Amino acid sequence: NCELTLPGLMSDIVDVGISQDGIESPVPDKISATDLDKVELFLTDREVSDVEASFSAPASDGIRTFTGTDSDRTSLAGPMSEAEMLVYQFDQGVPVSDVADALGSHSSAGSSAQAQVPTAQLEALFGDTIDTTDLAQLVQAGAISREELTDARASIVQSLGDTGESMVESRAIAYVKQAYEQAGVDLNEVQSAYLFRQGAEMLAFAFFSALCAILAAFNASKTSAAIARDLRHDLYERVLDFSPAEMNRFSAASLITRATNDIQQIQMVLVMCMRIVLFAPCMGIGSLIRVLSNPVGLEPILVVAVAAIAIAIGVLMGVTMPKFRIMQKLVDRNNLIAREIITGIMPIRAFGRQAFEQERYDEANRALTNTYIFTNRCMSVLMPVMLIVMNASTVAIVWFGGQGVDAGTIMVGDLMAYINYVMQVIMSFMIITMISVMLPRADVAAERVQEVLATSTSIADPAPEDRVSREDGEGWRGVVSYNDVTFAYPDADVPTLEHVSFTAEPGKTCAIIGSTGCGKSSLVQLLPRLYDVTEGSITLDGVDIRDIDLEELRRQIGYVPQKRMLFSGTIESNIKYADPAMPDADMFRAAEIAQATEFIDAKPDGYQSPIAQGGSNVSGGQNQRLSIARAIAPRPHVLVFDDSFSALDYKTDATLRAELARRAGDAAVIIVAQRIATIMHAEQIIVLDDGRVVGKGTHEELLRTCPEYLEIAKSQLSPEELGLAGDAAFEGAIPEGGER
Ligand SMILES: Nc1ncnc2c1ncn2[C@@H]1O[C@H](COP(=O)(O)OP(=O)(O)OP(=O)(O)O)[C@@H](O)[C@H]1O
Repeated sequence: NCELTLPGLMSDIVDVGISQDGIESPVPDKISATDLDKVELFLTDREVSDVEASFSAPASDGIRTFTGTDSDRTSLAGPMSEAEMLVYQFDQGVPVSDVADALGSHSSAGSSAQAQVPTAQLEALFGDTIDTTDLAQLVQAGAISREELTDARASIVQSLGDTGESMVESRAIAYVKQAYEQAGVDLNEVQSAYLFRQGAEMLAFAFFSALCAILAAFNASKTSAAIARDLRHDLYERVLDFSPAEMNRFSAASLITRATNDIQQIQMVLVMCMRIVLFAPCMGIGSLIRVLSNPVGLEPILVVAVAAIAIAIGVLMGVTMPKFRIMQKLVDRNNLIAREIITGIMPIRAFGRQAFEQERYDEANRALTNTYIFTNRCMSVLMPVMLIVMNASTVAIVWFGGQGVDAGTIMVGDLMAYINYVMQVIMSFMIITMISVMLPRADVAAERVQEVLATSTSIADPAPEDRVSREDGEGWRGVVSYNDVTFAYPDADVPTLEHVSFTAEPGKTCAIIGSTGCGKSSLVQLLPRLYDVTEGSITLDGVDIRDIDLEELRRQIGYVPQKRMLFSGTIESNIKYADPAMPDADMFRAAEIAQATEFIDAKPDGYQSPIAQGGSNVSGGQNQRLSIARAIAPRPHVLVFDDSFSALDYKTDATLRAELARRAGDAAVIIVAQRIATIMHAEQIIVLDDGRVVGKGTHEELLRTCPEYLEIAKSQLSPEELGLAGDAAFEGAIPEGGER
């Protein structure tokens, strides 16, 4: 409302402050008694008594002061301005014939014939023209009655037609100016006082509206930032629950784009909405009401301008909307390729594929850039079109409005205010439509974020009624049983594992071996429920793992994944990852079992040595040992090592396993390995081939019963090492001399 008031105030400053020398009302504050008497000549008896009641008695210098209220001033303004116009006119002298006509035209409408004053008689008395003093004499002499004069006033005003109001006002003000001079009022002071008052009011409104704008901006930024923060929080909360299936579905790059770029789009549009979209319609409607409430006959210009903008924006939206929709997908692709190149920088260099990768990224980058450039070019066309429409409307308003000013139907200040209001209407319309061009992109972003938020993980906690908890009661022992487990990856046509059954017992080691890609990792991933079995079941101490609370289940399992992953922090924070509050003794014990103490102690900061993101500042073997220590530290009942000894030398591998057997003896240990030497002493070895169990038993048993195992064994160890030297049944069956 402040903003909308400003053009009105500016119009007042021009019309009243400058054109009318700051004289606001035709009812003067001070007037000489003589001048007021002249005005009263043209007032009805009632109006005269109202005027008399509102002005003080003449002072010693003959000046009368307005003592009435604001409402008196308002009710007197109409009749007094008409009377003042006539006095002003008569003060200049009016041709006798005109006076006779005015009085005559009126008397024919019903007054007494005797009251008519012949022109000749008047000319004889006053010459060619009559002024106010002459008129007063005529009234005093009874030649003209006051009633005739007031009736004449009405018919004169009526005859002025459309231009009447502004003409009456300007003449009345001119008269009041004269009267002020007569009364000795300093006109400069009146004008300055008015200008200062209006100026101060304008300043106050401008200041208040600036304050509101600042507050609105502050509030909008704060609210939208808070909404974005909450969205990011919810998104990450959701993603942390995701199983690998959901992670694969979205891809890490896309999830990062969704959490950053997409949410940023939403935040940006929210700020716009709160600051502009809500504000623009109010301004637009407010300005429209002011334009329509003070029609000056220029409204068709507004209609044409708005229609032109609507057409321009309609065309633009049609062209850019589809591009905005694909923009986010291109951002995703860009991030995906960039991420792949950055994480794979080593092999890229090693294979000298920089040029190829550069080209691959450039291609994605070009596609995104071209879309940006296209949409931005389209949007940049909008601005000049808007400016042309706005300027053309201004020219049209000034052109046609100027004619109105010339004809006296429009005041200059009003025209200026009108231009301002029309600009506001056009601007509001423009802003709303421009925002609506941005909305599709934010809409796509919101959809993408919503897609993540609406995706619930396929690995869910059991229903409360099915839940089995033993942590606080008898405790878990760690007997793991796979019962006829079949598993297929989501969207895969054939199962990766089929009918797998075995049991791993506490205090014993169960090893899983098989060729590459036979499903070993898939098998152990089912235990901490990274995926759920497709058929069959896995039990822990006889309880289906799907009936155990996920957190409780995972607390019982120390899992060392095949893909090494340390977190940025220190060695201590990584080993204590499961429970930062665990005693140091547990950390030392875990590090000792994992054969990590030697290299940790060699570091100047020991356990406080920093670990870079992903463990990139430690060697592969050190990384693996820390990952093993991390799994052992919370003393789980089941330990799962997925190919976790591959980066260790034979000696460390053997010591580690011996230590594990000695000090973590009560846990069930499941080891996935490629090396026979790592697992040959296990109590039970499961041989997998193409997702099926093809052998189960000890090393010795399998050598005799399982050709697949024998093949792997012979490919890695010599018959002597395998204890088969001289065993005719095996010699020659399979080529000798496995590599180590
Ligand atoms: N996320 C996945 N989605 C679909 N198929 C997968 C997925 N991960 C693995 N596979 C497929 O499942 C099969 C078994 O993979 P798995 O990683 O379990 O083998 P592995 O025996 O552990 O191999 P390696 O010894 O080389 O680690 C492979 O053929 C692989 O292509």
